[in-house]
Amino acid sequence: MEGGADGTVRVGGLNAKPGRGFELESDSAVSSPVTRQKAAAAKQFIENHYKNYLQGLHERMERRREFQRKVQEAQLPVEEQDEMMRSLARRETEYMRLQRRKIGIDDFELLTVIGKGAFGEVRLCRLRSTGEVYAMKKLKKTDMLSRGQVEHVRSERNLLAEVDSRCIVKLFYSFQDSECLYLIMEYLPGGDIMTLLMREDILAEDVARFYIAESILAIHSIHQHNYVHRDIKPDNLILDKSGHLKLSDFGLCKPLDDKYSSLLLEDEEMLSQEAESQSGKADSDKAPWQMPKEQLLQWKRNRRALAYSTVGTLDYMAPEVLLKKGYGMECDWWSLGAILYEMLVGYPPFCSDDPRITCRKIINWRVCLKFPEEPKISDEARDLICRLLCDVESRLGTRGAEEIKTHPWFNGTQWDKLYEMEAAYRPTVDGELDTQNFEKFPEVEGSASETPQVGPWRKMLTSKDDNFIGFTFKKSDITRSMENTGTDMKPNGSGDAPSLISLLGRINMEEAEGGELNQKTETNTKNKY
Ligand SMILES: Nc1ncnc2c1ncn2[C@@H]1O[C@H](COP(=O)(O)OP(=O)(O)OP(=O)(O)O)[C@@H](O)[C@H]1O
Repeated sequence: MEGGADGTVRVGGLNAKPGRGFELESDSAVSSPVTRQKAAAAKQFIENHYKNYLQGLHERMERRREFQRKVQEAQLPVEEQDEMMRSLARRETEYMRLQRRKIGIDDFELLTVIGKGAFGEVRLCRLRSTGEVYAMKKLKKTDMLSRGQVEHVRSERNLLAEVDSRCIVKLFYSFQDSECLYLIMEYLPGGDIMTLLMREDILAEDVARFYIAESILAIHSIHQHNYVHRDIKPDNLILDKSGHLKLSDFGLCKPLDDKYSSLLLEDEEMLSQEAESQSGKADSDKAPWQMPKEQLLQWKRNRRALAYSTVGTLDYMAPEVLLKKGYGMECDWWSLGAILYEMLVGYPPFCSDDPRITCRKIINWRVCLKFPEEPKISDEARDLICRLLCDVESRLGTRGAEEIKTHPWFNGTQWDKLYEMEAAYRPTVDGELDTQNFEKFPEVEGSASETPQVGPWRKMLTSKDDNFIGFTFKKSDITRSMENTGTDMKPNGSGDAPSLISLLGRINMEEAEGGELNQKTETNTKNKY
């Protein structure tokens, strides 16, 4: 460590200036990209550490003051008041101890598999220390590396850690061992919209409006953080226990799979010509309901398998994404248009049992987007679909989400109250471990107890891990603001003392692991590398 005349303190590749946090030295002074990455992660870590430390201190003092006030208001005997204050102090200490502890796969009991995706599985799990239930997404590092997904996984982790929105699935922890990356998210037991659509076939317009409206809020919230999802599809729209929708799976949105890329490349010239002449091939401009029944059934059968495969479905991808023409946030609004169509018609607008034909249809959307006689859909719904499934320049949403929200199909939608309202449909959920709204997956022998092959994960930093520097994250959302806990303190008909005791109990529970977040909860994040 060296000191400078301007008060700068140098540690490795970092400069700390009084009052300005750490800054990285110029690129030339820091040799390799890996070193720069490590230095950037160290900078982030140190800054977060001190930010969290000061915030934690402030919160603890606030909590103490508020608690003291309430204890005094309750007019309990002095000894009891003292004992309660001591109890709070003990729990604060215990909480801080838990916060310092690093978390890893061994801290979780692995339960039912609830989802499979292109890169790994999602399963229910329970944090051993608290019994809290979460969804754990496990991703194989080798798959990520071999398929060039490192940036994508990083952006998923960053987005989840950064965006604290009720429309986005919450991330509590992320960590890694030598083989896998793990995202520990809130468990949404209502199932995904793909499963709902497979069960229901079509939705009433009011029901579809509810899901589409909540999806708009979710997509808008990630756009506000400058993220493009690019792979919005019914599988990524998941319902919580009250039936409200949250968006998941960020950044892992696959780029066109190599297989499809080559298919597209083979046909690229032809595709462009087709797009220009606006005439599809005879077999590729058939609308879903014009396809032979067997072909449609085949599509349905493939749909779920496709969701679990490394290939994924193209049905909801915007033409500019498929053509790799350069795309922006508008591509997510196209996907939403395709989902709305599927909700009302029963199939995505360009579906086919052959992915090449799906590609063609999407690129030739001008001739291929058609509406059946049955089921009937309202003129407003049809208009909205057409204004989402169209050229970027004329697509609603290109100039902001407000354009979509003010479309006549949404007349009467109370955008500000959506998440407080009763949901369009309340899923059946019997208990916190209930997985009835998910597909059943056969348990692969030994996978539930799979543990890292070598040594404790925390100590390992193999050369491969350089690729995943900065992945580890812990959300410490301890402090529901006293405003919230204060509601518990109000006389509840059974006297004040029990409420005080329940507050103590609550602090204990919440602090043990950083209980459920809500909008008012102050959060802070800790990055470790
Ligand atoms: N937090 C969660 N709560 C409940 N279920 C979830 C959660 N996250 C994911 N799932 C389930 O797991 C499925 C697969 O998850 P996800 O799409 O994130 O995986 P993936 O490997 O990224 O898939 P892909 O990239 O192919 O879309 C989802 O469709 C959903 O059914």
